[in-house]
Formats: sequence, C-alpha cells, structure tokens
Amino acid sequence: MALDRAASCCAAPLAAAAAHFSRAERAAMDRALGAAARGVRGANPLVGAAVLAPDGRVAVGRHAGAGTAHAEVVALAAARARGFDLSAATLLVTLEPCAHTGRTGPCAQAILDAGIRRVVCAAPDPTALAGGGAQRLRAAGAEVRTGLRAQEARALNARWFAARAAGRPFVTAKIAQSLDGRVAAADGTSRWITGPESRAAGHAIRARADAIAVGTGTALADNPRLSARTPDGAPAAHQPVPVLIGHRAPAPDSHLADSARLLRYPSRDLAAVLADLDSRGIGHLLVEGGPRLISAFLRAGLVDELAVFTAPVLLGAGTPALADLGIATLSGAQRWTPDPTGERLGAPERLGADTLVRLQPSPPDPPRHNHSTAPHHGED
Ligand SMILES: NC(=O)C1=CN([C@@H]2O[C@H](COP(=O)(O)OP(=O)(O)OC[C@H]3O[C@@H](n4cnc5c(N)ncnc54)[C@H](OP(=O)(O)O)[C@@H]3O)[C@@H](O)[C@H]2O)C=CC1
Ligand SMILES: Nc1c(N[C@@H]2O[C@H](COP(=O)(O)O)[C@@H](O)[C@H]2O)[nH]c(=O)[nH]c1=O
Repeated sequence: MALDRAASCCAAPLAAAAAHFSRAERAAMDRALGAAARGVRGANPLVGAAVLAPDGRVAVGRHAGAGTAHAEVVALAAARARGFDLSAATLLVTLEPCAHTGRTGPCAQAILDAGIRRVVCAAPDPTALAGGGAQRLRAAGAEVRTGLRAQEARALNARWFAARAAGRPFVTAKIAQSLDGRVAAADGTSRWITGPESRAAGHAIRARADAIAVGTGTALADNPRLSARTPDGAPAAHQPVPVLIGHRAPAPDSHLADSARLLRYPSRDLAAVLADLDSRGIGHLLVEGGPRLISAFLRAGLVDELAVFTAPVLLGAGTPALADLGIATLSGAQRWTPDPTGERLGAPERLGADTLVRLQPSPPDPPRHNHSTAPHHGED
C-alpha cells in the first residue's frame, strides 16, 4: 500500500519534470549521491543532500546513521555556515524528504523553515511513515522536481527499499572465518579466529544494529553475550536487543538466558521472526551466526548485506562458514558483489592481519532484448 501511494505521488511529476535540470543541478545531485554513498548501512537508507547557491557554490551533507541528523538538515547547516542565501538556493536530495517525526524532526518542515523554495529529489520515499515530503513541500508553495539521477538513487538503496516493502528489518549477516572458510576448529573452539581489529569492527556493527541474532547452536556452543563493547571491554552507548532463534532452550544461567531483553523465537520460520521484529521497531538486524542460521537466511534471500571477516588462519577441518544452500550446480550459485558504499567505497578493508569485505546480492541479470526498445527511465 505504501509503495503504491508513493509511486502514484511521484510517478507523474517524474515524467513531467524530465529534462528541466541545469548542469549545476546535475553536478550538485552527483555530489549529494557521492555523499550518500559514504554513509553506513542499517536501519536508515543512505541519503545525501546538496544546497546549490545561485552563485554556484554547493554545500553538501549526508545522513550518518540512525538517530543522527538527516542529510538535508546537515547540508542546510553547512550552507548557513557559509552564508548562502537560502531563499534563492536549490536543495537537491537523493531521497524525497521525510514528512514525519521519528528520532529527528520532519525534513520537509526543516527545509521550509530554512526558507528554501526550490527542491529537487532523486527518488521517492516508498515508506508509509516517512513518505509525503514532496506533497508537504508543494502544499506550502515550494517548487519540487523529482527524477534527477533517479536510477542511481534507487540503486543505492535497492536492498533497503526491498526490505521496507517486505515489512522486515534490513539484515546484515556477519561471518568471521579462517582463510579456508571455517568458523570453528574440529573440536568446536572458535575464540578467536579473527584478530582484535576485526572484532572491534564487529562490535561497531553490533553498536549500530537494533538487534543481534544467533541460532540455538551458537548459543549452546559459545554462551555468547551478544553485547556491543568497546575495545577495552566497556559497554557501547547503544546496545542491540539479543535475539535467539530455534526450538532448543538456552542453557540455564547462560548469558542469553539471564538477559531480561532477550527475544526468544522457538521457531525456524525466519519470515515470521522478521515480521515480529519489524513490529517491534527493529529496523536493522545483525545475524552473527552460526552457519546453519546464516545459511537459512541466505537460502531465503533474506540477507541484504554480508560482512565477511577473513583471518590468515588455516584450520583444515572444523565447521564450514556455511551449511547447505540448496545449490546443486554452478549456474545456481548465489552471486554477491562488493557494496560500493561506505568510507572505502567498496574496497576491502585491512584490519590488522585480517580482511573485511562488505558485499550485497548481485542484481539479477537484465532480461535479454533482441532490439534495444527498452524505455529509458533516466531524467533526460
Ligand atoms: N566465527 C563465527 O563467525 C561464528 C562461529 N560460530 C560457530 O558456529 C558453531 C555453531 O553453528 P551451528 O551449529 O550452525 O549453529 P546455529 O547458531 O546456526 O544454530 C543452528 C540452529 O538454528 C536454529 N534455526 C532457526 N531457524 C532455522 C532455520 N530456518 N534453519 C535452520 N536452523 C534454524 C535451529 O535450532 P533448533 O534445532 O533449536 O530448532 C538450528 O539447529 C559454533 O561452533 C560456533 O562457535 C557461530 C557464530 C559465528
Ligand atoms: N569466533 C569469532 C566470532 N564469533 C561470534 O562472537 C560471538 C561471541 O560474542 P560475545 O560473547 O558477545 O563476545 C560468538 O557466539 C559468535 O557469534 N566473532 C568474531 O568476530 N571473531 C571470531 O573469531
């Protein structure tokens, strides 16, 4: 329903507004997209904004993660700090400004309050909660054009949009493996395969996730705390909700059994688990393992981001990082591609002796056409 509403609100202006973007507006939107790409994935989409002054100067901002100021607000503050005349400026944003009050206020109102009269947004916001910003701006008399770099903006958040449309959290799966793809040695020992820098990066993901899930196999083997901690062991400011999935009960007196916040799902129905987490306001779920639970998520196409930490450690035997994915032949392989976002724009990260690769599902192959008659959805 939400998608229909947003699509109908923005589809017509998209077509009507085609080809009415100046070179300076295109360049400013590219800078907004570049800023968005350097954000962090999670409960919120990646969003960037740029304020284009009449003299051609550009002030850029991006959303730095859940709970922080939205991109428009950051860009407006940067423009104010540089003395831009906002009443004569154009705001370009990669996603339709929100119209709701969440952890921060509605951006559509912040834009109006700043005196901005002209807005260009790349992609509509398909979420029921946040959508409607373009309408609100127009109703207040602002000029709103949409569709500039729409494809790029949609591609940037394709998995996030898909998760929202399905009514489930954005799912990150984390694997900490040896060079030969094992997550535990033959005797079950697994602490630690990866080094301290990797583990600190893993805790940074925990600290921005709303919830962190393991299967009962991991709970029983590892007695994990599932807390987010700084490198010196202190608790991080934000703690994810621990989640346990599977029929078996955690051991009495284990960390998870003792946790008052534990959400326990004696189930293997991952879609139902995710729907319930969504209903509890969990926007970003980190699945830490183990292999059977992550593999079930992968088989169901429910992983939006894979964070794979690989240590230069050989085990030769032990627990493989993944269980059966139901793939019988190479043509059925799941293909993943580096996520070209974040501070390193998709480059692998060296963490001490380890390597971190962040991946997203490869988009399906485009349908083959005999003639190039596919309609062009670009802005010009
Ligand atoms: N290095 C690393 O990154 C990590 C390593 N590990 C290691 O992995 C090992 C444990 O792995 P593993 O045994 O695979 O444990 P898992 O944590 O994957 O738990 C498996 C259990 O998950 C439950 N489950 C819930 N939903 C599903 C589903 N849809 N499909 C299948 N199972 C589901 C089942 O529980 P039930 O039978 O109760 O219904 C199943 O037995 C340990 O040695 C641990 O140290 C674990 C995490 C991370
Ligand atoms: N072995 C292994 C990891 N294992 C993960 O960490 C969990 C323990 O969490 P906690 O009790 O909160 O410290 C464990 O159950 C498993 O999910 N993580 C890594 O970054 N590197 C590693 O080598």
